Amino acid sequence: MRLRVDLLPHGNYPDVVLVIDTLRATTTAVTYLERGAEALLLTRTPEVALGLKGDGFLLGGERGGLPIPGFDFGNSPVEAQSQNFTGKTVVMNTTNGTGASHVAAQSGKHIFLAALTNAHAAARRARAQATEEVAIVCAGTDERVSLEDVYTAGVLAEYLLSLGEFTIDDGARIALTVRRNSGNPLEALSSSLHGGRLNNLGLGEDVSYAAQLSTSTVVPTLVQGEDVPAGTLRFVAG
Ligand SMILES: O=C(O)[C@H](CS(=O)(=O)O)OP(=O)(O)O
Ligand SMILES: [Mg+2]
Repeated sequence: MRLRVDLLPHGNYPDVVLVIDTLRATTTAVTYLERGAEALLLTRTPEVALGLKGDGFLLGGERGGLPIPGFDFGNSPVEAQSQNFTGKTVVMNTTNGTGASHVAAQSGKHIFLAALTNAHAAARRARAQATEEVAIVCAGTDERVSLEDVYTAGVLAEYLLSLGEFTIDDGARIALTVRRNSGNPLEALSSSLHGGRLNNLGLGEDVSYAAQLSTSTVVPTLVQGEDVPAGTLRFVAG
C-alpha cells in the first residue's frame, strides 16, 4: 500500500483521497454534518452556489475569509456549530478547499474530507477503503503551501502508519517532519500565515476550534455516480 502526500493538489489519484483544508473548509464541512446537515454540495464556483439559492438550500462560503454577498453563512466552524442544520443541504464555496475537492474527484475512487477534528476517523476510513494508495491532498492557500494543512497531513500520516504497512513518498516524509516539529495543534495552526490572518480578521475562535484533535467521527464522503446539480459534488456523513 502506498501513502502519498501532495502539499498542493496535483490530480491523478488512482484510489482513496483525503482532502484537507484545516483552515477552514473541511473543518467547517465536518461541523455542518455534525450539526445535522443531510448533505453538502461543494460547488466549482460561487456563481454555481448562487444559482442554487432559493431551492431550499443554505449557502456557506467566503472570499478573503469573509462571507460572500448573497450567502447565508461564512466559512466558519464556530458559526456552523451554533446552528441546527437538521435535514438541510448546505451549498459550499470557498477559496481553496472546495476547488481541491473538485481536483480530487476528477480521478479518485473514494474521496473523503479530513481535518484535525475528524483525523483519526478519516484515516481509518481511508485505510479500510484503499486497495493500492491513500493520497492525502493539502488544499493550500491561494496555490501556496500552507502549514496548517501539511501539519494535519502529518497527523493523518502518523495514524495511518500505525494502522498498517505503507511505502511512503517524500511528501509524507515532509508532513511527518512538520507534524513532529511544530508543537501541538493549536501552536501549529496559530503560527501559520493563515492562522494569523484569521486572528487579524477577528476569527481566532475558528483557529482554536480547528485545532481540536479527533473530536468527531464524521467523515464527509463523496457520493459518486449520483445525479447532482452541474458543477457540484455531493458529500454525506460517513
Ligand atoms: O475561509 C478560509 O479560511 C479560507 C479563506 S482564504 O484562504 O483567506 O482565502 O478559505 P479555505 O477554502 O477554507 O481555505
Ligand atoms: Mg485553507
